[in-house]
Amino acid sequence: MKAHVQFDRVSHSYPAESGAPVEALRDLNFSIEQGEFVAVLGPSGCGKSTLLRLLAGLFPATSGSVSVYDCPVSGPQENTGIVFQKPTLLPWKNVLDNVLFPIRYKAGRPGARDIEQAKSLLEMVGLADFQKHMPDQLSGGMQQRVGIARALLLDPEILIMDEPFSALDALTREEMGFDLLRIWRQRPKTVLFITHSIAEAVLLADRVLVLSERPATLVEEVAIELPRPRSADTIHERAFADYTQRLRELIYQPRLTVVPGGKQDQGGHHAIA
Ligand SMILES: Nc1ncnc2c1ncn2[C@@H]1O[C@H](COP(=O)(O)OP(=O)(O)OP(=O)(O)O)[C@@H](O)[C@H]1O
Repeated sequence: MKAHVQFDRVSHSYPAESGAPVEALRDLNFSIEQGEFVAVLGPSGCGKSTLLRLLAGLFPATSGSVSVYDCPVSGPQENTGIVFQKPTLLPWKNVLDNVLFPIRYKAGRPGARDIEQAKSLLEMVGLADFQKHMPDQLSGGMQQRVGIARALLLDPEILIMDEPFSALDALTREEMGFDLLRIWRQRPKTVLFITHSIAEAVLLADRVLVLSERPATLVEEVAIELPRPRSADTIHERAFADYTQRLRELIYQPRLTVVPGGKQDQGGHHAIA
């Protein structure tokens, strides 16, 4: 069976205004199956968002290929929805119109079916009574729910999420994680979820890709074989603690880096929750 998403020897460098280019990703190889929930965990600034932007088709990789069902990604695609760290809602549009934005952008005027779809998504994310509210009347968590509903409007096959809950307080963040699992059950998607939180990655994902410091290479892929549906009880299971410990070790292990002249140097630690 073809992988849904395939990264094949993907490297990416950004040109620098002066000096050497910034190498963000180096030789990344991994695939994601249809309907799989994959979390990406790595130190700050290692290249996680770069990886996401390549899958979103925002720019091409310097080398290697990113493909969806064997078709190279060559630009933004309708079959991919994105949820950003900040909800990026239009402040002058109400909640319903914000959810309908992708239709307005694509086709101009939403039809009755689009409006029904947007309303049903708002119901699913718990905002049925807030359709006419303006974004500044919503809490951060509610705004992020609008962002999720908007990302699902065109019924994408792939959902890319870039640290979507990192700006929220701890309680809301946990609640949003459980809500996301419920939404994912109701509308199964292939998910690529970027996070700094080990616990969040273990709770949500089928598999966690652990990246090294920049330039990001794949340190290890860890399959999370906790039964689903997962709930607050999952967090108290022994296996949950074992997975978080394992990932912590992978992230914090001192790395050996080859330095010019053949000497070896110990890598440092990184800030990760
Ligand atoms: N447009 C750009 N031009 C030049 N360098 C960039 C650009 N975007 C990102 N970078 C650099 O590439 C590296 C990887 O950035 P990226 O945003 O992918 O990391 P990240 O892991 O998502 O970071 P964080 O965890 O802080 O969100 C960083 O050193 C960053 O400064």
